Amino acid sequence: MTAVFQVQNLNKAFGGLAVTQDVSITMNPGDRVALIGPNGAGKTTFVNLVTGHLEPDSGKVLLGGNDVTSLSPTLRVRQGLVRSFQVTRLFPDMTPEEHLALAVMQRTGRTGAIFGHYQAKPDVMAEVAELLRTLGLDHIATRKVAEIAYGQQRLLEIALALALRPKVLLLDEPAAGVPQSDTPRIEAALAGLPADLAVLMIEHDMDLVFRFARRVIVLAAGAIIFDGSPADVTRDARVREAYLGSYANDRSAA
Ligand SMILES: Nc1ncnc2c1ncn2[C@@H]1O[C@H](COP(=O)(O)OP(=O)(O)OP(=O)(O)O)[C@@H](O)[C@H]1O
Repeated sequence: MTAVFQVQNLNKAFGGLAVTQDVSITMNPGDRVALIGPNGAGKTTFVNLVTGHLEPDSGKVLLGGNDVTSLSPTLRVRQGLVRSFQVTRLFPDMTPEEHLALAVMQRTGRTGAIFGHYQAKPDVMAEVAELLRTLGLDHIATRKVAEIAYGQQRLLEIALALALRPKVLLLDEPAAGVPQSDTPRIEAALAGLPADLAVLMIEHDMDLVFRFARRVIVLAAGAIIFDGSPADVTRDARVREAYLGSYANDRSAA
């Protein structure tokens, strides 16, 4: 199988501070990977390097075997590398349905069409309905974003990313800021993501990480210190020392 996503020996330093150190990751279609690590480990920098928002000092990013290291963020999105949107980029007066219709029309090159007429386009509406269903947002499709719960706004971010038909989806802390009572909805939505999509999720909520991920990568001081199964990560001495100490002990005791 050709890897859908490869990062090869990526390096980045800010001044004298090496923030990404020889990071290599390979992902296949359908992978569910969590990237974890302490604050300041370099997770956000890594995502910015991968999406093209930052330029690496050395190393490569490949999508489906093609080197995209010198491509702009927009061209990488077109090749299937999509990062979830941020709540701060949603329009409070627009509905989830309108957001998604706009995203689908953008992807299919129909931004020239009058946006108000999207409801007349059955193919757009069918795709929007499917996305709303996948993320469990169908019941609030026509409410204004400002009126829906924060957890639902976060699900809309993921729906918007899916509207771009990614092959690789980068999720940046999908449960951050979501009340504990709503995290099952996020979990259910993540469980319903397309089976062949490769998903890399950055997340601090370890319960979510262990329910979602089939592979965990731990970053500490810019370098990968662990890449393996969720079962092994809590047993790894370096990971315990760098990050998971008390959580790992709790899990072993449970
Ligand atoms: N533009 C920049 N210029 C200088 N230093 C930076 C820059 N961006 C990040 N850093 C530094 O790089 C290191 C890694 O930061 P980064 O935000 O990537 O970590 P993180 O793992 O995402 O942390 P968190 O979990 O807190 O979001 C930190 O020491 C940070 O201060």
